[in-house]
Amino acid sequence: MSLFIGLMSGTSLDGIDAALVECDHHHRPLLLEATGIDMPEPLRRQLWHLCHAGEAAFETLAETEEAFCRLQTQAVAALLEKSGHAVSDIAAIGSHGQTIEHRPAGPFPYTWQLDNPSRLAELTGCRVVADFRRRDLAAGGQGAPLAPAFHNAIFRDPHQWRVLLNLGGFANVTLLPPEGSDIPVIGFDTGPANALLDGWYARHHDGRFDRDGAWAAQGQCQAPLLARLLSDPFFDSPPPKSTGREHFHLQWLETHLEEESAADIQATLLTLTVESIARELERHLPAEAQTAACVIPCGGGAHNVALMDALSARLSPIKTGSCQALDWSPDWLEAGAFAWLAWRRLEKLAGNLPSVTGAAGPRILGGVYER
Ligand SMILES: Nc1ncnc2c1ncn2[C@@H]1O[C@H](COP(=O)(O)OP(=O)(O)OP(=O)(O)O)[C@@H](O)[C@H]1O
Ligand SMILES: CC(=O)N[C@H]1[C@@H]2OC[C@@H](O2)[C@@H](O)[C@@H]1O[C@H](C)C(=O)O
Repeated sequence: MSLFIGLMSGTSLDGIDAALVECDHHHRPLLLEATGIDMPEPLRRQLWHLCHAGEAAFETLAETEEAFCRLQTQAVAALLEKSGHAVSDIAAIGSHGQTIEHRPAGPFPYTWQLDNPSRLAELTGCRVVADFRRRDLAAGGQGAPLAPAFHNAIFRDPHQWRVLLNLGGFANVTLLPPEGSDIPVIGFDTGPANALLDGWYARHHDGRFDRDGAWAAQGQCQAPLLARLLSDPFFDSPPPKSTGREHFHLQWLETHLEEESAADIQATLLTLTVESIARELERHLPAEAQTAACVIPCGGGAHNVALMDALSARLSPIKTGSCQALDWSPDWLEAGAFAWLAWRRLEKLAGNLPSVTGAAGPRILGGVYER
C-alpha cells in the first residue's frame, strides 16, 4: 500500500485540486482526503494571459511558473495537514501542471504544461512525477484525455455500460463497457463546457461563473445560433480527439453571433455543451446501451443545476448516476487520476489507453524527480 498525492489545475483556472490516494496492485485506488486551493487573482490573470497571448518573455514564464509552484506547495501542505500525514508518508506527488497550450494536430504536435517538478520536489521535500502527456503525444497520441485510463481502473460495472462525463473547462467522456467485455474503452473531448460559459458570463457580470446556471435559465436557446456553433468541424470529427482554449474561445463564439441577447447566448452555450455530448453518445454507444447506460457526471459543471437538468432531459431514457455513490467525490476525480498515474509511473506500468488517445501503444508516462 502506498500513498500518492495528485495535483490538478484544469482549464477553468479556478484553483489547484489536491487528492490523497491509496494505490496498490490489489484494490481500486481509494480517495483518502482532498482539498482545493483557490487561484489568487493576479496568478489567474497571468495564466490567462499565457493561455491566450501566444507569446511571452522567458522571464514572465519563469515568474509565473514560480508562483504556480508555490501555490502547488501550499496545496500539498494543506492536504497533509488535513489528512494528518507527514510528507515522508507520501511515495510521490503526481503533478499535472497548468496547460498553457495544447495542439495535438499539425506538423509539430505539442502540448505545453507550465510546471517545475524540480522546484516542487525542493519545496515539498517529496518525490514528484510530472510531464504525463508528452510521451503519449510522442507516440502519436493526443496526449489527452488521460483520465479515462483511471476511470477504467475504478468505475467498470459487472453488467452495465457506464459513461464518465467530466464537465470541466472542456467536457470529456469515457465509455466503459461492462467488465469482462473485450470492446475497447474509448474516451475523448466532446467540446467546450465551462470555459465558454464562464467567459461569456464574466463579460457581462461581476463574478467568475454562472452559479447553478441561473443566468442561462433566464435565456432561451436560439436554434439558428446553436446550429452555427455545432457546424464547427470538431463536433463531427471522429475520435481520438482533444481540444482546448486554442480552438474554442470567445472570439470563436463571436464569429457566430448575430443579434441574440446576452442571456440567450448563455442559454445556447449551455445547450451546446449538452447537445455535443448527447450526439457523441448517440454515435458511439452500442445500440443496447443507448437506453441502458448510466452517465456519471463529474467536475465543476456537475454542480450547475440548469446544465444537469438539461442533460438529464436530453439523455433520457439514459439515467444519470452519482460518482459519490461509487465512493469517489465528483470534485476530486481528476486530481485522483494524477495520483494514480504517479503510482503507475513508479510501478513502470503504462498510464495511457491507446484506444483513447490514439498512441501507437501503451506507454509509461511521466518523469521522476527524486526527493
Ligand atoms: N454551482 C455551480 N454552478 C455552475 N457552475 C459551477 C458551479 N460550481 C462549479 N462550477 C463550474 O465549474 C468550474 C470548475 O470546474 P473544474 O474544477 O472541474 O474545472 P477544471 O478542473 O478547470 O476542468 P478541466 O481540467 O476538466 O477542464 C467553474 O469554473 C464553474 O464554471
Ligand atoms: C491538454 C489538457 O490539459 N486537457 C485537459 C482539458 O480539461 C478537460 C479536457 O481538456 C481533458 O482533455 C484534459 O484533462 C483531463 C484531466 C484529462 O486528461 O483526462
